[in-house]
Amino acid sequence: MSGNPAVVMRLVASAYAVAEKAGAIIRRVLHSGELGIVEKTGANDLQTLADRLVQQSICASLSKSFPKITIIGEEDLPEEAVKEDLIESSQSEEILQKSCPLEYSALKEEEVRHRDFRLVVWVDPLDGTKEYTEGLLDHVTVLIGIAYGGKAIAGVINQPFFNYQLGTETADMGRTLWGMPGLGAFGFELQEVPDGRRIVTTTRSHSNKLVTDTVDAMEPHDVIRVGGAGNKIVQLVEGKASAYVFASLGTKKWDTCAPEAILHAVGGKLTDMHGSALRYDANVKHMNSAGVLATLRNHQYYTSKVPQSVLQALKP
Ligand SMILES: Nc1ncnc2c1ncn2[C@@H]1O[C@H](COP(=O)(O)O)[C@@H](O)[C@H]1OP(=O)(O)O
Ligand SMILES: [Mg+2]
Ligand SMILES: [Mg+2]
Ligand SMILES: [Mg+2]
Repeated sequence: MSGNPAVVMRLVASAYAVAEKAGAIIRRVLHSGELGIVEKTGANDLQTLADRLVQQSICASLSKSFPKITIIGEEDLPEEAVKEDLIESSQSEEILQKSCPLEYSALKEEEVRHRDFRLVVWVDPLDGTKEYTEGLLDHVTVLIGIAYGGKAIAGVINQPFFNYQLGTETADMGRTLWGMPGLGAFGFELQEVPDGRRIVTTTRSHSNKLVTDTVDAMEPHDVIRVGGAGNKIVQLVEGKASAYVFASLGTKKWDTCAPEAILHAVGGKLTDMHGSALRYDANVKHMNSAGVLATLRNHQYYTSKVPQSVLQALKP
């Protein structure tokens, strides 16, 4: 299979390699002590030097290898030449060796038949920026989601500070998870919350009354408040939480594309609060205005508990 891998597998293999580089950049900026924090819309909407460098690294690296692909990143950056040392050209050999799910094996870099049918890469260079600036390092992820025909078809998540409590910078610091519905999910061990227990994970820095009312309506046995959309999906697939509930606008397509692909790859589900699928076409509105509801199992239970008032307040 490695002789001539499908475009989408080469793209995922490149995304994996550049996500690992991204993790190294995020650690390096932290250790430099100069975070270069800028407020975007307010104190809970920040950008750091790491967000900027990583977005440059991911977007420039992928567009160098795949010049025709549409890449959409979170940060608005001035057009400028990207330093050579930010470019990653390698690909994950392990991913190149995998067989591409049949339905995606003929995808081209640029689909000419119909402009809605093209590959789109959604990039969140640093998810959990607020937490990064506060030293809550294990909340931070790098998210690279790949969409086709409006659906999330592959996702890569790097956790730059996985295992950081172990101490010094070692080869064990950080890890990368990836997945593709129809192929599987890799880089972690799938675990589930014990049957019958409802553990809800939700925002710690972007809460409001709709968010807390909805969490309460789920009748959880326990509630976890952590930063990052990527981080919360990792909790779902590692048996730390049963549902990610965020009944508010605030997350955008780059926050959910990669997480959704990995969650779907293991049989989970990510929708808005109405239970409707999110779309990831290149021209879609960025904001997830109707919130995010993600589960590994029993999605129906959680959608059925969303209060009517919340459904009315959150329109797609
Ligand atoms: N009100 C908001 N303003 C800006 N970003 C938000 C907002 N709400 C959510 N996000 C983004 O969605 C992620 C998940 O939300 P939360 O951490 O509150 O659960 C955040 O880490 C942030 O991504 P980012 O850190 O990439 O800007
Ligand atoms: Mg942000
Ligand atoms: Mg984000
Ligand atoms: Mg971000």
